[in-house]
Amino acid sequence: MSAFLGNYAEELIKNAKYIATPGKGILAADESTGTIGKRLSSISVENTEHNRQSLRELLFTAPNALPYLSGVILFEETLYQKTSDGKPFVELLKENNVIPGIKVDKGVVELAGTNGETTTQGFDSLGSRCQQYYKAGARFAKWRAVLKIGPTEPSELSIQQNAQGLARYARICQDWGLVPIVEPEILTDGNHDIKKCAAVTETVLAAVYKALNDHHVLLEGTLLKPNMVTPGSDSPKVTPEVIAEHTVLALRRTVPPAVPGIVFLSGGQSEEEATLNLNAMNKLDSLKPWTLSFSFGRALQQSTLKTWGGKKENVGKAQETFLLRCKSNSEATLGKYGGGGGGGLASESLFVKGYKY
Ligand SMILES: O=P(O)(O)OC[C@H]1O[C@](O)(COP(=O)(O)O)[C@@H](O)[C@@H]1O
Repeated sequence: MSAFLGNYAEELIKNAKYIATPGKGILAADESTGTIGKRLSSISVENTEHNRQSLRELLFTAPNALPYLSGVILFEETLYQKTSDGKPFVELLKENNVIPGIKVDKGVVELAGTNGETTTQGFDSLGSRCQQYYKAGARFAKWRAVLKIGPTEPSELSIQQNAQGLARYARICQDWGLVPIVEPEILTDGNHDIKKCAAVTETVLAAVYKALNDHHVLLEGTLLKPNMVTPGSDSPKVTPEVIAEHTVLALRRTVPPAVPGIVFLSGGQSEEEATLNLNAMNKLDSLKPWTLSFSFGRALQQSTLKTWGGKKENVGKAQETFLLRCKSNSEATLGKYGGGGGGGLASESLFVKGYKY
């Protein structure tokens, strides 16, 4: 291990452990300018810096919501933004014991020679960007690798390239004091059954943890952000209990107990589905050596976004909607969600076939 990691090891372990506090989770508000543009256009709001700031301010100032969060992932622009009263978002989050995080990847590109598989960009000046983000107050980072299930996918090439990329990113972050969230997302597109998703998830995670070891990553100072194990989007649905069993089994077989927390992505599930699935996992009577929590983007924000609709007069109502999602997911991290947070908008599917972020 390099000398640098020695400097940060304790801090990395402390921050990763804090983010994985049971009862708390992560708000993924790190949509890149293109992705947030799609979300805003769904409510007929223009993709301007002012409107992006307004949405993020609505989320970060929602009364009573922050105690349910241990971290918020920001996009670079948001890391330097302020509330309309002039308080830096980073300060606001820190005062409320929420750790600011930063997306450091630069999106995916096609892996040439494959059938539409991808690899993630963002290594150029990654070390110096991490230093700047640390100075600006970020203490964790996120990098998303994307894999797909198909007749011959994920290919060995894509599994290896994405695992190596995640591990190299993770080690660079740790050298500069940022806890890396390792996100190998396997998309739900397809007509495969849950067993296929379980098998692919195991293979991908096994490759990721081998690569993390090869790159000398301190696992205690990392978090994993995986997909839940579900049937493909064109297959019949199964219950949260079945999803929970398959997901926890795949994780037990591949994720070392040294990892403090596993924070799921929502991947196009409806808000209510994502919460019920997380709750079922935490209710499962099985040894789970890590905290199982959330790092949802769409499944925390969708009904809030619709309730807001870009109108000042709807901010209060939208913040109440956001609070309900945060509280429901907090309960789900403890296996104590009783349902009922799923009326109307929260049950709408957010899945978009062939979704490009
Ligand atoms: O393409 P982008 O802008 O990086 O966004 C990808 C999004 O996917 C996530 O990793 C997971 O989001 P979901 O929970 O909506 O699936 C978010 O953190 C992020 O905003």
